[in-house]
Amino acid sequence: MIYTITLNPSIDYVMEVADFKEGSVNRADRTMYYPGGKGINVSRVLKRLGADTMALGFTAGFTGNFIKERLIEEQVAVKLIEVEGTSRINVKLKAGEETEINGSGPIVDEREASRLISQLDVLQPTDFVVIAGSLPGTVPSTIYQAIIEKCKRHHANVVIDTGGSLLKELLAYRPFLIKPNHHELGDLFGVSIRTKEEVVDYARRIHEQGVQNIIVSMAGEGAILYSEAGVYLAKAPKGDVKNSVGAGDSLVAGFLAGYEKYANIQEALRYGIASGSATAFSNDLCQKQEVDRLLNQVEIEKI
Ligand SMILES: Nc1ncnc2c1ncn2[C@@H]1O[C@H](COP(=O)(O)OP(=O)(O)O)[C@@H](O)[C@H]1O
Ligand SMILES: O=P(O)(O)OC[C@H]1O[C@](O)(COP(=O)(O)O)[C@@H](O)[C@@H]1O
Repeated sequence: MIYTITLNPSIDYVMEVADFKEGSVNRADRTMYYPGGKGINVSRVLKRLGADTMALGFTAGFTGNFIKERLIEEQVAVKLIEVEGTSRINVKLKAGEETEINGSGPIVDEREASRLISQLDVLQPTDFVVIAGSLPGTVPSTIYQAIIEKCKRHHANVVIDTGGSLLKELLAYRPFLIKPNHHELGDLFGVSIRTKEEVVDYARRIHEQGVQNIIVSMAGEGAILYSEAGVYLAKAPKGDVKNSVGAGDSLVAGFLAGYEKYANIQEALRYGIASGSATAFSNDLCQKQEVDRLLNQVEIEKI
């Protein structure tokens, strides 16, 4: 089973505005709502790819109800804990470039945080736990440590998809997988990363700290996987890009679904890249048919 934990789910409110003018009244040409947040995206894609998944996390208020309802409609298994306040609405403005404004999120108290950690008592050594996204402002960052310690006690595999200082603090737990993009990788070292050689060099340093697999995503350039089995460059397929929100989450989902299916890191990477790109070429997250269509367009080389 692949569990995902989204402490701060969202409604992703996508607004397409052809001719956006800052400081004026703008009218959207098209608006769309999706249940979002990194772990929730991972679970939605896993379900579409036919993998067993369960979404955990906190939801609140009318926005939380929307998130739950949509997940249930999509037959994604959920055990979301209801908390006080309102789940956030993250605005994704598509006006030529993509601009994102992510909200702060509801109030989570210690009792609710402990409830979530207790849900992990069922973990088995074959399970994966994807810990993804930012924390609601009211939650201490130590909750991630507590979650990882519980996973470790049950010998479950930990996947971390978050950025900033939080990611830096969590590397010491030697997770199974992290997936920074090349900007987030640079942030870990206080540098800007511009070349693939630099990606490999900084990924190696993280691998030396004990992280088993590091996938550094590079949007349309694909991704580099640094792992015990080798270092691989996967080139992304070309296509008509409609939406890059959730592309990173789809890469994580595809990689894990592929890893469970093929038990082979290179095939898992192929499945991950096809899933990330299929999302980039869709309005919402990818569907399996598009992922399957792109699989043989992913070029992988050992470097
Ligand atoms: N413009 C694009 N063309 C093709 N594939 C893309 C594009 N943008 C993203 N992807 C796919 O999605 C994956 C993750 O994208 P990226 O933008 O790096 O992640 P994040 O959303 O975490 O920043 C890439 O490795 C690639 O497979
Ligand atoms: O928790 P954070 O870091 O604010 O990110 C939340 C946002 O990230 C997303 O999960 C998309 O993430 P990616 O584009 O990195 O895959 C959105 O659905 C959501 O609005």
